[in-house]
Amino acid sequence: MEEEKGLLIVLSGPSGVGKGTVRKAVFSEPDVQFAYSISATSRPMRPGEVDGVDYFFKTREQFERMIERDELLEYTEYVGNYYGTPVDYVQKTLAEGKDVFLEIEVEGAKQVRKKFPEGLFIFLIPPSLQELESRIKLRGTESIHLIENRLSVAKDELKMMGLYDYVVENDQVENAVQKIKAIVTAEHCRRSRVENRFKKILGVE
Ligand SMILES: Nc1nc2c(ncn2[C@@H]2O[C@H](COP(=O)(O)OP(=O)(O)O)[C@@H](O)[C@H]2O)c(=O)[nH]1
Ligand SMILES: Nc1ncnc2c1ncn2[C@@H]1O[C@H](COP(=O)(O)OP(=O)(O)O)[C@@H](O)[C@H]1O
Repeated sequence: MEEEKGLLIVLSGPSGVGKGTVRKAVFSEPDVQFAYSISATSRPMRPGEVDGVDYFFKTREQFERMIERDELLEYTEYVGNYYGTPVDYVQKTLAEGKDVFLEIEVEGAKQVRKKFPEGLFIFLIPPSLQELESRIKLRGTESIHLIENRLSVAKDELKMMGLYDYVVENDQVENAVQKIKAIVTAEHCRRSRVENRFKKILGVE
C-alpha cells in the first residue's frame, strides 16, 4: 500500500499584505495540526526572536553552503538577505503523513510550485492597494523611498495571483485564518474522494 502523505500548504502574497501576521494567527488556533517549516535566513535576529523557533539564523557564508549542498527546497534574496526552506524537514514530515505549512514570499513560492506541483498554494491579497500601502507604512521599518519601492514590487507580485489554487483576502486576520482552515479541510476531502474513486475503479485498496 502506498504511504500516506501530508499536504504541503504554501501561503504567499505581496510584501506587507500580512503573511507573517496571518501565519502566527493560524498557528495559535487550538485545532490546527500543521507542522510549521522554520526557514533559514541570513538576516540579523530581531529582539525577541529565538534561533530555531522564528528562523534558523545563518551567516551569509553558512547560507551559501546550504545552497551548494542542495539543502534548500527554495531560496531567494529578499531586501538584501537570504531566506530559504530546509528541504529535509519538509520531506520527512510529509512522509510521516503530516501537513507542512510554508509562509514564504512569491519568488520562493514559484520555485516550490515547480518542485511540488501537487502542493496547495494560497495567495493572500489586501482589500485594496491603499490598504496595502498603509500596512507597509504601519510596519514602520522602511523610509519613504523604500516604501514606494516596496509598493511597486508588491504591484508586480500581485500579478502572480493566477499561479495559485486559492486567493484569500486579508481584510480581518480572523477571517483570513478561518478561510485558510476551510480551504485545507475541503482540499483534504476532495483529494481523498478522488483517491478512493480511482482505487475503486482500479480495484486496489
Ligand atoms: N522565499 C522565502 N521567503 C521567506 C522564507 N521565510 C520567510 N520568507 C519571507 O521573507 C519576507 C521577510 O520576512 P521577515 O524578515 O521575517 O520580515 P517581515 O517582512 O517583517 O515579515 C516575508 O515576506 C516572508 O514571508 C523562506 O524560507 N523562503
Ligand atoms: N488584516 C489586517 N488588518 C490590518 N492590519 C494588518 C492585517 N494583517 C496584517 N496587518 C498589519 O500589516 C503589517 C504587515 O504585516 P506582515 O505580517 O508583516 O506582512 P508580510 O509578512 O506579508 O510582509 C503589520 O503591521 C501587520 O500588523
